[in-house]
Amino acid sequence: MSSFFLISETQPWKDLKAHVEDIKKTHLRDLLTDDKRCQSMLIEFDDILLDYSRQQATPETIQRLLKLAEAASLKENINRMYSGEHINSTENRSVLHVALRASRDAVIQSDGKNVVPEVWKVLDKIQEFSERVRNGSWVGATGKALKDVVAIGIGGSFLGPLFVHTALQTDPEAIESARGRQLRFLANVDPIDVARNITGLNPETTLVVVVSKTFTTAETMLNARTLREWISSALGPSAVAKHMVAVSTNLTLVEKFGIDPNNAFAFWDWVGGRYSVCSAVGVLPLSLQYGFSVIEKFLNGASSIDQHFYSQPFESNIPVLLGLLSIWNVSFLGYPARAILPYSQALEKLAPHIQQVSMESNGKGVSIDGVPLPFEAGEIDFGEPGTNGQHSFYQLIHQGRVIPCDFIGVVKSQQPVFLKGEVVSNHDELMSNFFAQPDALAYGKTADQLQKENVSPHLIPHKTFSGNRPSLSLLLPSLKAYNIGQLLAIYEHRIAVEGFIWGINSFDQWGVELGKSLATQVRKQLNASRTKGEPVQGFNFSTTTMLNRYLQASSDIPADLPTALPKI
Ligand SMILES: O=P(O)(O)OC[C@H]1O[C@](O)(CO)[C@@H](O)[C@@H]1O
Repeated sequence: MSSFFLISETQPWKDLKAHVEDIKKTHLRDLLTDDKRCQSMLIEFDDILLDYSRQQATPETIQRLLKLAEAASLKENINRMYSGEHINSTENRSVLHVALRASRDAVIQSDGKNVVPEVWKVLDKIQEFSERVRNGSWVGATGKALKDVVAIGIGGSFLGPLFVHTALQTDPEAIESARGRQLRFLANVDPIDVARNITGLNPETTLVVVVSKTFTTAETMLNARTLREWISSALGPSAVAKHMVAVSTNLTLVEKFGIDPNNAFAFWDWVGGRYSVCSAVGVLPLSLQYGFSVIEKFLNGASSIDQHFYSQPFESNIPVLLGLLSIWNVSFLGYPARAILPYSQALEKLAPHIQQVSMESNGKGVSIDGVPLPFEAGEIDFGEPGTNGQHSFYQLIHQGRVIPCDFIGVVKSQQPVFLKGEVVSNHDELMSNFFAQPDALAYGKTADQLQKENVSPHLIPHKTFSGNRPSLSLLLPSLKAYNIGQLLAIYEHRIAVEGFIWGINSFDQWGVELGKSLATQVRKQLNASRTKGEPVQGFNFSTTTMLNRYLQASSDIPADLPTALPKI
């Protein structure tokens, strides 16, 4: 035993390793004949139904996973998170995104202080400000109402809000409250993203929200300076005060940038970037677009799952079970990826958001104590809405690699369509696929079945499906703001569970730093070469060659060009 705790050295981990062989002997097709087993794998909470009977698992597997949770002190870790302990030890911070959606009277402590009143102070400020903008009492520099919003931010300051916005865009209540308004997101430092986002917008009627936890992120700050230029070149520098606001933990830098601190919306160190959608990061732009009352419902949905996660026994705790099953798939069955497959176009940005939440949180190589992990942590997340994915990468999922799938379905469509004379409604058509795919993956199709169908012998190997491919299904009652909040929190907590079991710090992201600092070196070189003709130096042969090619091929662009903004 090493002096540091490693979950892989515990008896429950070894017992699960030993259990793999038993499970591999059993095909899902057989497991699915046991109704009692299947019944025990159905969990219902707050109108959400989880069915994990198509996992390569038996009740015995679940018992062993629960023992693993005990060995990893999962309950204690959840309690430590909710009680504001500095579980993000490498940054010496609490992890309290649950406080962002707690009710006004809740008490959640960080460093001996109840943070809930501060949270509500900012929420109240957002409500007040967004109402003034929406009802036209806050106007732009030329006296016009601000009907369009561009939110500038990247990573956690972008993906979560984009996910929620995309999901709400087709919800009838949200549509009604967003009438006449637009919300756009500028994330990439690529000037093409600037062009796309300002096209068709008038600075006179646009509000820019700069969203950055640190207010130092290179991409966001350059984009913020670009849109500041867009506003001031059209309306004069004083217009910035009326047309730019900020969301940040760093209010000093906000002020330095030229944004009135009264128009800054704070959040706190104890909110990780990728867990910040329920802070002003998401709540401000989304309230500007949809009104605070809609977004409050989204927060309530997340809060409902927070309470479930905190208090429900693990056997019927949705995020805990999902996290444990992921551990089973990744660390024991050896399936490193997970496909997120929502059968709802409104959820098209769920997978990109969860990609960051999961891969930035759990893509780690050392334990929380800094000990190299003797197993791989993290999982590779990707996904697309069904049925689009079916016509793209499902081939690999059915007959190539085994990729555990999350199927997410919705009972009531946001936008139902019924056509007279069609066998089913359009949503039923979509959902037919949602119900069919998990069984296709689980059962497969045998050579025997194909022979009985008189398939030519040479095609039988090509048409055979091995089956035994795990998935789980989550059925949501509808896709209102509340349900979107529930879904978000389920994934956030599931990912935390995985990190707690693997014994890693899911709340830091040192892996993004190296690339950032090398980019700084390149930026300096590009400037020195373009402005002073300095030769490329200090890079390896490959980078030097590429940089020289880039500089030579673009040498017709003078270094001291006047300010130019996109023209499309
Ligand atoms: O909100 P900020 O400070 O601009 O950071 C943006 C993103 O950059 C990262 O630090 C690294 O990609 C993310 O964790 C974060 O969400």
